[in-house]
This record gives sequence, structure tokens and C-alpha cells, in this order.
Amino acid sequence: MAAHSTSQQTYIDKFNPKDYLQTYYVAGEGMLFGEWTDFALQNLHETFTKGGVRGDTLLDFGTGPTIYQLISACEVFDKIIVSDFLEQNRAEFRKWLNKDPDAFDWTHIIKCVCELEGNREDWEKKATKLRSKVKEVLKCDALKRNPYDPIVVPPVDCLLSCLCLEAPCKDIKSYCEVLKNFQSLIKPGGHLLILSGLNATFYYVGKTYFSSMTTKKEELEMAFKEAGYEIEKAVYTPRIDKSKMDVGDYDTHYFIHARKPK
Ligand SMILES: C[S@@+](CC[C@H](N)C(=O)[O-])C[C@H]1O[C@@H](n2cnc3c(N)ncnc32)[C@H](O)[C@@H]1O
Repeated sequence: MAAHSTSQQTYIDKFNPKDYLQTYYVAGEGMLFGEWTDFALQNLHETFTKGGVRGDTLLDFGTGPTIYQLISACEVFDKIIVSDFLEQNRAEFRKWLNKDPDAFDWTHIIKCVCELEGNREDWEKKATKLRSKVKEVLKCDALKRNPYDPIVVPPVDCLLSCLCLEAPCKDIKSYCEVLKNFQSLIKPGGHLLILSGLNATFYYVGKTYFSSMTTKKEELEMAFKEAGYEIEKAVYTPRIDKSKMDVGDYDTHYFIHARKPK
């Protein structure tokens, strides 16, 4: 377990979204491109199709500068709210939203989702649809009782978070506290979808080291239960490609689909 978690000030000063995208999501090269994106896109695709998760609003927590996690969701939600702790990540996300020429190129990933959906639309239409569904880009802080303080976000049908909570949380106790605080952001009977990695201790963004909370399967599931959720589905897939363990050292992908009781 990491001795301490990376401070919020380090995130503010050192987390560079361009470096993050370069390190993790460049097609064919990024550490998360391939195994992780396949895992996340497949689970989200299933959840939003045969899994029946749909509704008025989806809230993405800790969006970072990425869009991959929202592509399937835009088919089944009227409104998507994205949110991140860092202004530089929100700015990078807005670049994609506003078709800025300097925005990251997500074409390959969007095409992957179109393929999962049987090419029901071409990828450009999909990108346009996603842009039209993102209604707000908010600041959030996982460590606050109301992570959107001073804004009060009305409870949503689905809260999604990918690769985020291991960053601000120092241990499973604090992770559980965050899950408890999420309760007031979700409607009764609403969905909580968390995707991330087990047994990590760090990840690099460019040359900067960021600590990661170390989670294990049993304590993770216990945290969801203790925070008052019912677990609908839990998927664990071991990481096969270990060639970039020096960039980020998680060893298993996880997906937890939980529900707030009615
Ligand atoms: C590893 S990145 C994940 C980004 C993106 N969701 C993805 O799937 O690639 C971790 C994210 O956690 C965010 N973060 C760090 N501290 C946070 C906090 N206190 N509250 C909310 N998000 C935080 C960072 O800004 C960053 O976007």
C-alpha cells in the first residue's frame, strides 16, 4: 500500500492532460489502449444494452480528459454531466466537445463502440450524438461531503466513474466514505458503475509519479455493501500484458455495477 496519497496540490500542479492522453490512450501505443479500453467498452456496452441501464441523466465522476467511457451511454441517456477535480482536464474535455483542432483524436475508440453496436451508426454521427448529450462540465472533489459544493446536483439515474477513486482515496475506508457520499447523488433504485484496477500502487503521467490506493476484491465488495449498495454484477479480468508495469502497476481490471436500494 502507498504510504500516502498524492496531494491535491500535486494534481493541480503536475497532472498534465496531454501527457495523460499520450501515455495511456494513443491508438496502438497507450498503456490503457487495448486491454483496458476493450474491458471498459465491452462492459459498458453490455450494461447500456442488455443490462437495461438507461434513464434521464448520467453523471460521470472524475472524467479526466477522456470520452471513451461515455460513447455507449449517449444512446440511452438524454443528458450527460461530466466532472473532474482539475480545470486542465475539464479544459481538455471541452476541446473535444468544441471540436478544437488541438483536441485528442478519439476516432479509433468511437469506431470500436460503433462496431460493438453492429455499426448502427457511423462514427461521426456517434461523436455528434455524444457532443449533443453532454450538457455540463462541472468541478468535483471526491473528498467533499457534497463533491459538487456549492452546486447541488439533482439525483441522477446513473453515476459512472472510471479509474478515478484510487487517486484521491488513501485507503478502503476513505473509498467507502466516497461511496456513501455518492448516495445523495443517485436516485433511489439508481445505478452506480465503477470501473478501475485492483492491486495498484502507482501510475505515471509523463514523468510524474502519482500514488494509487491499493484495492483487493474482497474489501472492495465489502465497501460497496457497507456504503449501502446492492451489488448487481462484479467482473474481474486479469491484466495479461505486463510490458508496461513500470508506467502503472494494477494487475486486474474490475467493473462493479451496484444499485442504490429503492
Ligand atoms: C487516472 S485519471 C482517470 C481519468 C479518466 N476517468 C480515465 O478513465 O482515464 C484520475 C482522475 O482522478 C481525478 N481526481 C484526482 N483527485 C480527485 C478528487 N479529489 N476528486 C475527483 N477527481 C479527482 C484526476 O483529475 C483525474 O482526472
